[in-house]
Amino acid sequence: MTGLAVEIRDLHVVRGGRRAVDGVTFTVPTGQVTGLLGPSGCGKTSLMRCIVGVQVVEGGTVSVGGIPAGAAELRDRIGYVTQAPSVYDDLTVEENVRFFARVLGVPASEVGRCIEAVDLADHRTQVASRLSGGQLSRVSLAVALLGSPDLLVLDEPTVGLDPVLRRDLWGLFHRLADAGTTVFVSSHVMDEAERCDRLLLMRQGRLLADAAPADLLESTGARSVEHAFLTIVDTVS
Ligand SMILES: Nc1ncnc2c1ncn2[C@@H]1O[C@H](COP(=O)(O)OP(=O)(O)OP(=O)(O)O)[C@@H](O)[C@H]1O
Repeated sequence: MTGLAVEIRDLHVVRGGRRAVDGVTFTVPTGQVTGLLGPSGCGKTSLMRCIVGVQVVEGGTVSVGGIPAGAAELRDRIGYVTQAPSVYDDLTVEENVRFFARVLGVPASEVGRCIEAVDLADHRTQVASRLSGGQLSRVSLAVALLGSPDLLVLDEPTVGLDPVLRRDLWGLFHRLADAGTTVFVSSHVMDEAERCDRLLLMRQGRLLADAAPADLLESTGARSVEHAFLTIVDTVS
């Protein structure tokens, strides 16, 4: 794994007549877990869609590993997990992952590793329609891990998970980052922020902060990232 850095310059996205992303500039380094945090509707998904190249961009540039986002050569180097799990209801966990492995041309020997990585080995033979929401999103994550992508873009992967699973998944994100993968994770839960190496705080389509969690706390004098967020909002408004 080599990791793919993301570079975004003055990005503008309009969705449904609204400025979903409003002049955002930042980079996502390789080998780290970068968190994109902000309230519901602030533009996180729109921004992630730009990185994977499925969003019409109004202005600005997005490059991944120095290549314009959306280029065909990036396709099998990026794993993307959306908020809506893309899983076949009538197939088991293993059948789902096996199916996508075939589609992606990934060896079948990878299937078990990816299922284990998301802690679903005990549910391997369970039909997807009988899985919980959190389990379903982990099947999508297992699919995204197939082929060991250099960049993982994960849109709120821990929604609905219990604290133990959340902790385990964050552990997995860090192990992947340590192995060189660029991990870009969104969340609207501020207490997850402290688990990131680096934080991007977003509100109403704009970037409010780009810093390591400890630096953010120090510069705002806040006790938690949630307080830091509120402090910054009060300062800019
Ligand atoms: N399919 C769509 N059509 C039109 N407008 C949309 C669409 N999806 C999102 N928007 C608008 O774009 C803006 C940003 O939404 P986006 O989904 O990027 O936010 P988000 O931070 O990911 O929210 P959440 O945490 O709730 O998923 C919102 O104002 C939303 O109303």
